[in-house]
Amino acid sequence: MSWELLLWLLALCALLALVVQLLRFLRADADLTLLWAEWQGRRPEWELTDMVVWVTGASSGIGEELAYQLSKLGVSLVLSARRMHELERVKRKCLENGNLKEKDILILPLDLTDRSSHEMATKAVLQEFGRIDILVNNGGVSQRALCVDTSLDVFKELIELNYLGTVSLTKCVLPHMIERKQGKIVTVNSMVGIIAAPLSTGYCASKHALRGFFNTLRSELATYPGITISNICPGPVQSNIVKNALTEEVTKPTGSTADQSYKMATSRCVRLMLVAMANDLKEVWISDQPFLLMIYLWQYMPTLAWWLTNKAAKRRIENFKSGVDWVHVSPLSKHFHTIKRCSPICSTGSFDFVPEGCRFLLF
Ligand SMILES: NC(=O)c1ccc[n+]([C@@H]2O[C@H](COP(=O)([O-])OP(=O)(O)OC[C@H]3O[C@@H](n4cnc5c(N)ncnc54)[C@H](O)[C@@H]3O)[C@@H](O)[C@H]2O)c1
Repeated sequence: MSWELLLWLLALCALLALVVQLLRFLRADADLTLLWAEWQGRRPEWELTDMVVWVTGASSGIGEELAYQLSKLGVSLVLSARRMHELERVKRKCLENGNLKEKDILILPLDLTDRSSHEMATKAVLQEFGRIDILVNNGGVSQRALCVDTSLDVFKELIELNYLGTVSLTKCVLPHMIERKQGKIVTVNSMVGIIAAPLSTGYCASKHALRGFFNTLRSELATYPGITISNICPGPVQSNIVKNALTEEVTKPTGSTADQSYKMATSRCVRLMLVAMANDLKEVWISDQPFLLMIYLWQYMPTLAWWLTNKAAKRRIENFKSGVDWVHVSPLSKHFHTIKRCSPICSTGSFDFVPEGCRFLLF
């Protein structure tokens, strides 16, 4: 074979690898570090078994699914939220479908805004299980309202619940982790803890505040390498978040029955969260496209990100005023769904379609 032909073949391979990489990225549903950890890193099944895990906001959505997936790993579970009967329902399902016994699950009603109760709640967990290995700060509410129409009470509520409630509980658990020199503090932040999202000024602010808090706390804990802090930043995920979102007034419900089909499945988001926990990743982005791409743009090409955000914001506010909850009508989003359907080589984060010898091309 002549040198020229060999060079052409190599160039073709490189081009093919590039196209595969691009397709793969366009259908990626998490940042590349997390996908790598899912592929090559530590498995939740090896790392999280036997741990004592405290999940807030466990009565619905992401927290509920987390309880189900954790119960299959054989952890000891503490389920917290405000509604006792909902927690009982989640516990029953964990016992039916998981590997846990009655004694492995503690139901602990908790209101994140009632900060004076957090110390007692922490003592109750320690009394029951003797330790807390993982605290998952998941409980929270979102917002759907224009800033100009929103009462200051709504901003106060979002900060009290999403930010101060989470900080308060973390501060109660932290001395115990410091004493043991180990533990994981996992916080369900959001992609809007990084980027801007219209109609959610108060929610975005609370999540940005959490990101600043936990990044700084991590630096303060540098002398305790056994204590890890993970910020989980999901994009849209199927849950009750929009239904429960605050509006212009604290007492006014959204009344939204928004279409959730364009959002990421809760089970996939939670699986990736478990991978992040097992691998002690500092910050992870979990989202379908085009939202994942937006986070990358915000991080690496902010000028372009601002231009796109402003264009999308106009459309989103128009949609909101006509009673439609955002992006599933966006042409860009539809485009990405088409790419996803048409790229089997990059299927579901696995490499089933790629011959063993060619896998090096993908990373
Ligand atoms: N679903 C999404 O699209 C999405 C995206 C990014 C981030 N998140 C974050 O994920 C977390 C979970 O939300 P979700 O999507 O499962 O929504 P959800 O509404 O289904 O669940 C929220 C949970 O928080 C609990 N909660 C609310 N107020 C509370 C309080 N005062 N005290 C204690 N618990 C309280 C609720 O009872 C519920 O269990 C939130 O922090 C949210 O900000 C969600």
